[in-house]
Amino acid sequence: MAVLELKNIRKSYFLGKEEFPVLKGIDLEFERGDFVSLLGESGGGKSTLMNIIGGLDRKYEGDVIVDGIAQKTKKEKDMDAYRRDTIGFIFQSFNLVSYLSVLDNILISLKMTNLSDKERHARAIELTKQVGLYEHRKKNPSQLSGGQKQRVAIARALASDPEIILADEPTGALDSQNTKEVLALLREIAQSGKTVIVVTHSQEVADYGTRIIRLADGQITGDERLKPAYPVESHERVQSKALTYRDTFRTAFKHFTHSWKINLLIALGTAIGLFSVIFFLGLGNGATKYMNDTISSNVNPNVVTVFKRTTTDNKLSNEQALQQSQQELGTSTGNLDNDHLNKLKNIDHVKKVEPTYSLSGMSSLKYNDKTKAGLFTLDTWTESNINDEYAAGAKPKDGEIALHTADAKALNADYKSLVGKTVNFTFQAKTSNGTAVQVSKDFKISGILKDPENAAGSSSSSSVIATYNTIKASLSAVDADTNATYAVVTADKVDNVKGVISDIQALKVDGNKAFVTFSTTSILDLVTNITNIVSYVLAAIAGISLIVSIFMIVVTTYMSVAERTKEIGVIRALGGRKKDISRLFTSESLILGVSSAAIAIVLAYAGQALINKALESFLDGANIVQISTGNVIFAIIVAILIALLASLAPSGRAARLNTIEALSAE
Ligand SMILES: Nc1ncnc2c1ncn2[C@@H]1O[C@H](COP(=O)(O)OP(=O)(O)OP(=O)(O)O)[C@@H](O)[C@H]1O
Repeated sequence: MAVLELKNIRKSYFLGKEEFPVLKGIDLEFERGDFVSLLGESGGGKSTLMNIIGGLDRKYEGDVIVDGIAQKTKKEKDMDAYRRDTIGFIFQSFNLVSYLSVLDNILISLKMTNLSDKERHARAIELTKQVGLYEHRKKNPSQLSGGQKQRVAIARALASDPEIILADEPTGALDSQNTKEVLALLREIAQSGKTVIVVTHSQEVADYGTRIIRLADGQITGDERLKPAYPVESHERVQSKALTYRDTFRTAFKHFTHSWKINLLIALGTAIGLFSVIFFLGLGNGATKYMNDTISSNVNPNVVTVFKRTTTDNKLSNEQALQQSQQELGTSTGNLDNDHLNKLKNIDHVKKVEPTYSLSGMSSLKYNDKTKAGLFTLDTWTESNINDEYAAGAKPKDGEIALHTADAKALNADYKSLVGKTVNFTFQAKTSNGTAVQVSKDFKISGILKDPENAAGSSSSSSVIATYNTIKASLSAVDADTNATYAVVTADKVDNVKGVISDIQALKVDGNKAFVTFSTTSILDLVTNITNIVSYVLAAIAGISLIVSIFMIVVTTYMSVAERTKEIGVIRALGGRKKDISRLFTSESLILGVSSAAIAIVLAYAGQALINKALESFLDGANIVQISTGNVIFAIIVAILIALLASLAPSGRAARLNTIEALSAE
């Protein structure tokens, strides 16, 4: 059976409405092992016929029947498979891919076979030997002579072991010596059982074959057999398969690294926008953490101060109710009794409930002959005092008090020496029915607290700190009200503080909400929100430069498509699908996008190190830029998304290119 049959092939080109018939009813049959020359004058329609046979042109009338199957009935993807499987193209102008070596040019076709990487390599080496180019296998096309280039093209056409080799003027650009060598190779191919169809103007070339078909003015004018077709020995053929994404990606990577200098510059330009986004997000993280740490180092973030809610209006917000409670602070109605304290202890995630006294009033401290009198507050030492700093001594134990530096100085110039000494402290308390009573007692001084920096020199009231037990015992001794002024509740973890607060605010006694709270969490939240907003706004402004990045990738990919038009034609002619072409350019954009993300990440970390170092002493060693893994992942995802977006139009255009036009691109 004939390997290829042409039945009444007709083809016209149209210029506007005007029809130019090029093929006017071609009927031919081709045998295996035949070396057929299609001889004719220029413009006779030889190339048009070759494109039809090769499956590059499907707009014709009549039938091309290959191995008994009419090509017209096939879908586009089957035509791609047909070109991979059955056809090997050899062009007059070689159409080698300039940035690939001899071996890699041959491998383009081998990538569309189901051979393993190792087998492909071995076959490519074998083919270089067959066409006499083994020594030149690592050269690029620009380092080869015309004859050598054509031999590479022959090896590439043979790589996927096709049944039919279509050679369009294969010797047109060669001198007579190279012509002979190429023709000898083509004859060997025919002798191996393949059908070789060569288009030529030259009688000398035609005489080399086994059969000459003359074509003039779109019609067969002669069909002459010079020799019988070569005998065909069956052999196991290489199986073809579609390009895998992995192989397409590798090709894209090769092209990217081929012009790495220019691509690096483009990636650098694209990276600027991404860098700014990562950097500002990192700055946001650092600033938030810095402010939170600064606030938390002055106050214990795990604690919540709880007051009795004195209003019976359940609708008032915590803040409104807090104002009212504070007005009744220290009165018997505002104090917390044991029932209240027990309720607080039963809340989930509450580690500790410390009943607290805060008694304000005219008081006096006496040491030897020195007295410090005035408005004093007697406060209870609680978990909220753990960050207090002492100039001398330590926090008070039961029976002891701690003084502030200013008060201690009033008693003794050498105030630190007061630690361990006994002073008399007289202060005011109230009985449960509101009558004032005076407490006067001796206490040992446990330590001298540093005065808060901002209060230095200010006329803030004096304060004394003692344990709850110390104050309670003093109050009991004079029958004063011993209910706590308020309570300090400590949560087990910072993360649970919010939950504890809402549980406390919701607790009811006799149908009324029983507590109001005050905590630093709300301040921390506010600070975090503000710094987050600022950093997001800055990152969004930086994000505008990403639009520039998108345009850079679009332009680069379009340039790459223009530069590689011929390569697109070659891949399509060898059986590459439209989607392989589009993947090729999408991959290249992706490589560019990911490279720029990598550059941006390196720059951002370098910027982070630089800025943190520069501001180290100013910020007490805190790192103001803190890029998180999340920021980095975000940048990589953004880079991938912009690369995909930017590659849409150019890769789509590349995939839609007409193969015949792409092959004839200059
Ligand atoms: N895309 C096209 N649009 C319009 N006319 C075309 C197109 N391609 C080819 N032709 C015309 O069809 C005719 C046949 O062209 P074809 O390239 O098949 O001839 P050929 O025999 O291969 O010539 P040559 O030996 O010079 O390559 C020519 O007149 C050419 O101008």
